[in-house]
Amino acid sequence: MESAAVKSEGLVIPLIDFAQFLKGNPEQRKETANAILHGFQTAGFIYLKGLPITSDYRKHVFETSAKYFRLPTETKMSHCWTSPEANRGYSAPGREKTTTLTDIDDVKKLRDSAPDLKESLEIGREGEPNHPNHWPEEKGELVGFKETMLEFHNKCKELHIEVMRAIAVGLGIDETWFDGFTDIGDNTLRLLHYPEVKKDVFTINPGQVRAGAHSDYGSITLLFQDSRGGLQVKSPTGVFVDATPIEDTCVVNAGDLLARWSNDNIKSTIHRVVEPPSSDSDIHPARYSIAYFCNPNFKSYIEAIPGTYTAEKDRKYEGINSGQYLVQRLTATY
Ligand SMILES: O=C(O)CCC(=O)C(=O)O
Ligand SMILES: [Fe+2]
Repeated sequence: MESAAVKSEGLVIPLIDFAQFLKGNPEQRKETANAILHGFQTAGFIYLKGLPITSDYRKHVFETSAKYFRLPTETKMSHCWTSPEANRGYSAPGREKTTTLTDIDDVKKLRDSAPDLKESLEIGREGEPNHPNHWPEEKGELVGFKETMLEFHNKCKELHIEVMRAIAVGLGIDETWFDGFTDIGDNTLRLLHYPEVKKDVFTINPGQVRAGAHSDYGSITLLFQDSRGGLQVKSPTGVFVDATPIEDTCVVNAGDLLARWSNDNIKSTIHRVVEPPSSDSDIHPARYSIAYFCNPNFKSYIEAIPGTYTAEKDRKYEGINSGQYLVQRLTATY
């Protein structure tokens, strides 16, 4: 039931049939949960297939995203990203620099020399009274945009709940242990567009990438990519390895807060987006992806999950508030 989606340089990313967890018998559920946890403990990344998201539905969401990015720049700038606390709205190319650096001045220098070649729209939990979403006006091609994205947000929220249940089963704690951390859905749906780009952009500036090397911040990220390629994951030998797109799968990676929460039992692995494997033309076509960044409820206090340490002295980290942690991390990259 399990095979490797990626196997290179000591990095093995398993491809796991999630239907075996969602609909399987108790043994299949346990076996699948173990494979998921093992993937997060070793690679920090897994590929899931057998998801309750059909291929037609996924195509519809990607098409709706592409329509959004076709809007004129001024229109997109009218609902732009404003603050780490809100973390909602449009970011133009060059706005965010994903990086492993945390010093604000260092990030600025890097952004100026090699800005990320991407634009994005962040959609947070709808109905958060202090931070309304920044929706584009619904007219022309964009009629139905909000409904599509909110429905997708919700489906991904359910998937987050189920993946965390699988992790709980893998860890041998109560299956519902994380439910009180995932029920609010303080998650961010990020539509990403990497515009087409001339190949020589990457040769003229060897530091140029589509999205810089970074780890994600929250619990897990559900990443839906198109068929272009370019996503790479850092292997134990330090080499970036292609995480090649596989149709109808979702790449799931653990974030820094889950690594911390699990007392480093689970890994949050560095990844980036570079130019896709070579094609004949001198232009790399556009790439679209959709990342759903999951977080424990912003109000929750995050301290080592039971079973991830034996004695008190083995706890590596202080407890921390989930929402504050995220704001701290976002402040460094925008
Ligand atoms: O576009 C992708 O495939 C990856 C994006 C990503 O890693 C991120 O936005 O955190
Ligand atoms: Fe990422």
